[in-house]
Amino acid sequence: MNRKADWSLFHTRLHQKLRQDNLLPKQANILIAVSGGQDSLCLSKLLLDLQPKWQWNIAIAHCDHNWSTDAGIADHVEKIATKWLVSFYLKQASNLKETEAAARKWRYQALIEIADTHNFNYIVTGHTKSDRAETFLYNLIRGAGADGLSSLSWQRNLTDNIVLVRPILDFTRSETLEFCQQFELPIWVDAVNSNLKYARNRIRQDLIPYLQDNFNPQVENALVQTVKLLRADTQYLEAQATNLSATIIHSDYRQLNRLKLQPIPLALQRRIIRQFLPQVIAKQPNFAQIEAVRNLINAPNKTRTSTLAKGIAAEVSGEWIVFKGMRDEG
Ligand SMILES: Nc1ncnc2c1ncn2[C@@H]1O[C@H](COP(=O)(O)OP(=O)(O)OP(=O)(O)O)[C@@H](O)[C@H]1O
Repeated sequence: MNRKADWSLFHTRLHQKLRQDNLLPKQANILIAVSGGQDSLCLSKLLLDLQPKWQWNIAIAHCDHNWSTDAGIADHVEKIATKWLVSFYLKQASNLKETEAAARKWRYQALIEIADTHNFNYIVTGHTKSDRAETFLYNLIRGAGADGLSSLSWQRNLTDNIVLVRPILDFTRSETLEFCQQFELPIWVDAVNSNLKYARNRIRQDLIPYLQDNFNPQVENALVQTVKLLRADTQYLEAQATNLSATIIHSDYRQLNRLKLQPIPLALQRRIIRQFLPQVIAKQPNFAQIEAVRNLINAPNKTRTSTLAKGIAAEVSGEWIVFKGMRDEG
């Protein structure tokens, strides 16, 4: 690959974004997750062209689900990496369930394993503004709260040592396509992406174009603007909830103080309960579980709910909501 390639407007935009937010520091060890599609190819070329300026150590990783629809992709990505003189790492799944959620979970595990083994501190993906808008709609339809709606951030920690970064989160999918065409990048057209059995694909191919045609041609930008507004609000509320939790959660982590919960706003009550419940039920609580506990805040003494999880109950005892049946209860 011609590493001295001229920068386009896309290169300059990304360079400025990275400089402004320090997303990928100079000399960082970066593993690019490449699916073979237009977004991750666009991302790879951009980062490789910017590499001399930033002195990064870059490699490419591909995760092969080993589904029949994936045949040929891994070879295709490997050939591109070889042509670009970039190290290539491959993980292959065996008997992976054919669902989006299972695939995503496995991919992140696989990428972390590669990064751990070869000392990469940064895993980067080609998520775009279009993904952000689609994720927003997907979560909205499923009834997510503000936190779920504002997911897909610029970066988040995957482990203590590995950060996930999404450097092209403000490029739209039409821009990544334009970039790939301009630089003649060999995009792999994944059959799975056009399978309307998957909700995400229906959102991408049916719902967003419908909204663009009938409501707002800039709907992706509008949705992402909402994501940004919600994100700032949720970060503030979450921090407030964490501060208040310290006085509401008993030091034995089995009781919540009702008297202190009563006067605070509903939004914070729900957040405090949501932050607390994973310690009781060992997983993220759903809306019904949070509400079951919240209903105890003003309930008569001895009121009890057993709907939290098998064998786990919460009961009002004076000023406390007491949780019973937890595994390591002494
Ligand atoms: N098979 C793969 N191998 C390596 N990287 C991949 C693979 N599939 C996806 N990725 C990475 O993830 C990015 C997003 O891909 P895609 O939108 O298909 O996944 P997703 O499941 O919606 O993502 P997310 O994990 O956040 O929900 C791609 O741009 C690429 O960087």
